Amino acid sequence: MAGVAAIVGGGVIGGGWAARFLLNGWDVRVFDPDPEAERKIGEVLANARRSLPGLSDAPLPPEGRLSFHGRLDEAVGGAVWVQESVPERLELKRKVYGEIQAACDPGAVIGSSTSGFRPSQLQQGAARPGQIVVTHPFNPVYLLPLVELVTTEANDPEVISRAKTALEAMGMFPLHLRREIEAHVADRFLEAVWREALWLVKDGIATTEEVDEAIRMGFGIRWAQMGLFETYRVAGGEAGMRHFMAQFGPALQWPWTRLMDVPEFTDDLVDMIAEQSDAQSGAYSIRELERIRDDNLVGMMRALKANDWGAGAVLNAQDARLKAGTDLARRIDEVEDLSRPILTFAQAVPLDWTDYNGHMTESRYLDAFARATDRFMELIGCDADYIASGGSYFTAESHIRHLDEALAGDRIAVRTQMLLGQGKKLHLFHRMCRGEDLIATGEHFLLHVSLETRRPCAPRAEIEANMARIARAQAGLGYPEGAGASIRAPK
Ligand SMILES: NC(=O)C1=CN([C@@H]2O[C@H](COP(=O)(O)OP(=O)(O)OC[C@H]3O[C@@H](n4cnc5c(N)ncnc54)[C@H](O)[C@@H]3O)[C@@H](O)[C@H]2O)C=CC1
Ligand SMILES: C[N+](C)(C)CC(=O)CC(=O)[O-]
Repeated sequence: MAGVAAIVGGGVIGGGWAARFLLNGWDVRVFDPDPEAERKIGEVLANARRSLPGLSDAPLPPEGRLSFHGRLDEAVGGAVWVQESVPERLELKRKVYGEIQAACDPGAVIGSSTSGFRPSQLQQGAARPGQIVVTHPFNPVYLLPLVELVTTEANDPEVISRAKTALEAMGMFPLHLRREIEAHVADRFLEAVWREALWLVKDGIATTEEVDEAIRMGFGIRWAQMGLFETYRVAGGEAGMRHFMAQFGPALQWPWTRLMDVPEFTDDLVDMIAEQSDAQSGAYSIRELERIRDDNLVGMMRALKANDWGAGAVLNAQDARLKAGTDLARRIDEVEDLSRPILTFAQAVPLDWTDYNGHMTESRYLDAFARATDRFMELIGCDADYIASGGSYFTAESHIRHLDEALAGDRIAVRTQMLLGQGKKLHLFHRMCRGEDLIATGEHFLLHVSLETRRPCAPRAEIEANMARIARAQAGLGYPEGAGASIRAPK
């Protein structure tokens, strides 16, 4: 459901939103009076391009167009979504809504990134309060799925439903709060943890680095996959949640936390924290830290995808939506033109497919070609049901040629020509392209086998028939350059 999104305020969060919309096919118009906004968003976008597209095992839609506007009305006019991410000051936000509503479409969704204001506070005094909702994202907005969607009675259910649909279509997870509250849900935890951490540093119990180790070596990883309650349920052992509460409930009354007691931000405290933070992380620039963060997040989220769990399940649901909208066929009858090499693989290069040379590592070429082969097998009828019934293909020989590099985020596609498909023999030639550029070829010889005897045997008649159909259709393609080659001795 991509359209035009206007980004009002293009700082840390507005820049992240711009990347999320753009990479999901929306045209994005930015309004931000900061003369540096274009440079900053360009840098955020470069990081997003190398990390987001490869999170998906299906191709994202083509990137939208990005434009910068010197006037707010120019940016928001005709937009179907306006995302406000100006600094966290209520009067400023209300003034900006006045300007937005004077120029935007009355049907557009106006989402606010506010970390703490309730939507009713933002709607107060607005020309059309029902148009404004809170859509509170998490940094980096282009990678993390959570968006807290906070609404009021003034919001039409149709506006809420449109907001949810648009966010989901961009791979996000809108958590619609039951009712409004300052700082929504997630930031209430973050504030408590932040307050506690400040005391620990101020009182000399731990340095900024030690606080971070206490999180990232333990419960931080645990929270990323099960959250709080499910984690504690497991921690209760076989007796579960009730036992956990009986055992650790009393500790809540003990002085384990400073809660609302906030340390005063004296110059000494600010200096101490800033100096410790410099010593801990000052060797890296912010952009370098962002890339380290993104690499780690992508690795963790792809692991969650493999388990179809938590944030990984959200990503898999988006992949399924994306795949439904692509021209990757699952059945031979769905292939648009059988006489041309068949599209068998399409996605962007994930960050964790790259290596110390800064490009897609060699084992991933085989991975991509193997997936293309799997898709081809499915097309001729060797699908999961067929394999469960005892027949499949084993690869007997492979030859990969690397012709050019692919970098993280590059969109690659594999098209497959069948060189031979007869009896138990299947000989495939895959071409991998980035756009129009041929970057690798993969040639594979497979044998149909019985999974019971583990010996070669003829496939079922329908597979033979499908292979014959492709052989007839592709007869005019000719023998591809590079096929049947071996590694030549250097001249
Ligand atoms: N930084 C964070 O971790 C998160 C921030 N938020 C929320 O996002 C909002 C923005 O925060 P950040 O991006 O961190 O701030 P920021 O300071 O990085 O960016 C704010 C941007 O707004 C621009 N701006 C100021 N007045 C403007 C106006 N009248 N019209 C258009 N643009 C204007 C500034 O030039 C600046 O580029 C806040 O409401 C904040 O609570 C939400 C989630 C996380
Ligand atoms: C610090 N913060 C309150 C602005 C944080 C957020 O609102 C969400 C986040 O990304 O942590």
